[in-house]
Amino acid sequence: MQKSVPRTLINLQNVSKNFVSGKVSYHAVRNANLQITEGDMASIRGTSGSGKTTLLCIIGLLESLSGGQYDLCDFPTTQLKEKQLSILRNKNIGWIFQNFNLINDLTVAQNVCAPLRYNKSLSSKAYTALVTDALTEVGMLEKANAFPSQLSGGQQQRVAIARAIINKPDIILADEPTGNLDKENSAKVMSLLQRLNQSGATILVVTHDLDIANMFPIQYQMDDGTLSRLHV
Ligand SMILES: Nc1ncnc2c1ncn2[C@@H]1O[C@H](COP(=O)(O)OP(=O)(O)OP(=O)(O)O)[C@@H](O)[C@H]1O
Repeated sequence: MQKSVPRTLINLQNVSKNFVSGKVSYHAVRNANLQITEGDMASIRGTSGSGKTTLLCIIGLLESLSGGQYDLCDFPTTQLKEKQLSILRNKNIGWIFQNFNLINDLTVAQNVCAPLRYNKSLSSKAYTALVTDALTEVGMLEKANAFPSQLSGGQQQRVAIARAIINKPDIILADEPTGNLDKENSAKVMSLLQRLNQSGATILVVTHDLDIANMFPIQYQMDDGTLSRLHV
């Protein structure tokens, strides 16, 4: 039987981003080319200000691009309207941030189910099952009714990962996911990401931490807005 070709989920062709402030224009991303296929696990390293977050925000549809072409899951994003972009963003992308971005006055379970709010067709039983599965996956079910302030940083990041995976998105994007964690919790988050990747998740992480970046089978470097692949 013929093996199916993995789908290209992220396809950037000559993507650039200029920030314009008055008469000054700053090229944060210069002609970036990047193809990420289903099941990839990739890191992008780079010094502070090299353009990593800007690039990740373009990929996550949080930032528009100034030039080039970006197809996400075969959708030509530059041709889509804001409403279509927000559906694509919600359905296809799970985000993990350095500072967790949990809402302090919601419980763990309420935070985790936030991405489900657009899915009106879910029964309450299915809703509860998804929250339970996501929290079980990251080992945080017993804290379902706790508030973020009652959790350690490592636990908060695991809750944020549960929120990122609850919709079963095609891609998980993480911006410095271990940036606020000690060595032990960083290792836990990395092994959780590796386990998710082994069960099929496609993961793209930006980090300035070389020890973390080196753990990925696919590695890129950002240098003053220019993206290049490292052959490891
Ligand atoms: N909204 C904005 N307006 C103007 N310039 C911006 C804006 N966002 C980012 N920049 C500039 O673009 C460049 C790249 O920023 P970016 O945040 O992508 O870098 P980074 O590699 O993620 O850095 P860090 O690791 O410090 O977060 C920086 O020089 C930054 O000042």
